[in-house]
Amino acid sequence: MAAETKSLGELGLRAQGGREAQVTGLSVDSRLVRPGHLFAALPGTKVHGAEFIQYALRMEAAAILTDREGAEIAKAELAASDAALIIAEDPRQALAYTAALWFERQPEVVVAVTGTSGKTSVATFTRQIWQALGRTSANLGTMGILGDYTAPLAHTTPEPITLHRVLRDMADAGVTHAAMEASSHGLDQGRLDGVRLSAAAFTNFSQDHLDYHANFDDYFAAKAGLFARVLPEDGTAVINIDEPRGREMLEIARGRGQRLITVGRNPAADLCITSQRFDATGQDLRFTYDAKPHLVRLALIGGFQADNVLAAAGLVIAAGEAPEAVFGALHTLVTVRGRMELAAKRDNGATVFVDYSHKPGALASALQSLRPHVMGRIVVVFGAGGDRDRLKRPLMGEAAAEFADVVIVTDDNPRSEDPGSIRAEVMRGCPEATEVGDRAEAILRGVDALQPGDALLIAGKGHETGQIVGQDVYPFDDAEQASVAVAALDGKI
Ligand SMILES: CC(=O)N[C@H]1[C@@H](OP(=O)(O)OP(=O)(O)OC[C@H]2O[C@@H](n3ccc(=O)[nH]c3=O)[C@H](O)[C@@H]2O)O[C@H](CO)[C@@H](O)[C@@H]1O[C@H](C)C(=O)N[C@@H](C)C(=O)N[C@H](CCC(=O)O)C(=O)O
Ligand SMILES: Nc1ncnc2c1ncn2[C@@H]1O[C@H](COP(=O)(O)OP(=O)(O)OP(=O)(O)O)[C@@H](O)[C@H]1O
Ligand SMILES: N[C@H](CCC[C@H](N)C(=O)O)C(=O)O
Ligand SMILES: [Mg+2]
Repeated sequence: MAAETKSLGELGLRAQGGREAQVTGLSVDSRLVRPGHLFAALPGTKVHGAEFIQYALRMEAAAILTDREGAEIAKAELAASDAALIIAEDPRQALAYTAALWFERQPEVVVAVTGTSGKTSVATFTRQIWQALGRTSANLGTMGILGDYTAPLAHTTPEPITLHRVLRDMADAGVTHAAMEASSHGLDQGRLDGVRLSAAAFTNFSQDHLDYHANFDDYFAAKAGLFARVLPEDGTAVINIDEPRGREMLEIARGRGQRLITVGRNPAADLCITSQRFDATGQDLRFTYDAKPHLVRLALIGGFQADNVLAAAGLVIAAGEAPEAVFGALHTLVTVRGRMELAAKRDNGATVFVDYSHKPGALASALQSLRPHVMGRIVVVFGAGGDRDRLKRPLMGEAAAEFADVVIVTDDNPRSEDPGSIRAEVMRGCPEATEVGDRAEAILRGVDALQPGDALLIAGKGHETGQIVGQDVYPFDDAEQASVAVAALDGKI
């Protein structure tokens, strides 16, 4: 079979001097360039991709997409080559549009969700609702692609070439409905600008990623890009209006003329949570839609899961399903892996949950939301990741001290940093805590502390299956360690 090629015109690109080229593929990394490729030389955080144009040309790239700065950096090499040169104001966005045209197909319905917490949960519940309604669907994000099509992913929101390749593969495999996570990095770098969205949701906003975004406002602006730029005017915005900055998001969506579905406990919300009753295995949720009351049983732990479920319901309704059918499917939803997941139970009835809260706001809300399900004390085991936002460490400590009864600080992917120093920074926020570096031992100690009616929350790693120390990844699974600890302490092994 002849390799597929497309002209620059077919890819929506215009080269300097009107030069044409037949492109055989796209790459963003010079090391992956093959003859005939279009190489996107993007301005980076460490280096400008234009530094690598010489290598791309040596590999016989047919076209180079870059910005003015990039064209200047590689001026000499470009002048000596007959590759087409495309200069774009925003080459990342240009690459996103190009990738969409290159791969052509996307599932019929694609929705996206952004917010500091809840993206994976909302995307997963959205997919679960679609599946319950008989749609072939998948969700795409932190845990890879799950549902009626599965594949691993290295990033929550992959760069455009990978993203559009997997969207095409999903569509070809028969997936008609997809829900994707829009990370703030992904939005900031325009990774999903070429995706045709029917609807988008905003969950909440709190501290995260200040190692990447210059400040809080920049971080918010990145998220706002989903409504200000990516979601088209005829799309629907699903917005949590309990979130203080939800109002701002609402104004942005309204300004674009998008249809709105608001979610929250605020009586003005379209999908409005009116009451929740918690017990050991889940919650009964009362909510209204268009002022009509509904009652559903959710086998989910944590009050915030109701927010996530209703955001998912909003997305599914926005994408065209009948509201009554959507509400009828909610009782079928199952816990998202590593999100307030019941991992083990002691003989004395005490429970152990694994949760992916690895930021101050998420840790606080995980602990607060566990409280009404628990009669006794809450023990928490957690740490903070190395080579990530350092500002969040003492804040996570404070959240643990405020909302748990017993606090154990341990390691969570120290990466290249000294684990003891990370723990010390966390402990600044919770000086009374016990420090146990080894995570397995910390979990064992946490489980050992459980009296009847108590619960242990093991926070930070959720679905992860490894502990990253230096360059090494050691197999480690919080849920598995919890079972092992319970079995050992209850005399089963
Ligand atoms: C911080 C960040 O987001 N970096 C992304 C960014 O790379 P960069 O600008 O830092 O790259 P750089 O090293 O300065 O290099 C500049 C350019 O030269 C190219 N290059 C580099 C070397 C070479 O030999 N040849 C070559 O062509 C690079 O591909 C790049 O395009 O642009 C690259 C191309 O689009 C991305 O692959 C890269 O994501 C990296 C891999 C990454 O780890 N990103 C993480 C932080 C991320 O995106 N995480 C979010 C969510 C996290 C969360 O919610 O917790 C995610 O969506 O996963
Ligand atoms: N709506 C919510 N409000 C507050 N906290 C939440 C909410 N949803 C989830 N959380 C907390 O955040 C953690 C991560 O949830 P989830 O994986 O759904 O979010 P995410 O936005 O995808 O996170 P990440 O950016 O790390 O991928 C959960 O384990 C839970 O503790
Ligand atoms: N996507 C996030 C996950 C962090 C999870 C936590 N376990 C850690 O390693 O800090 C990151 O890479 O920053
Ligand atoms: Mg996620």
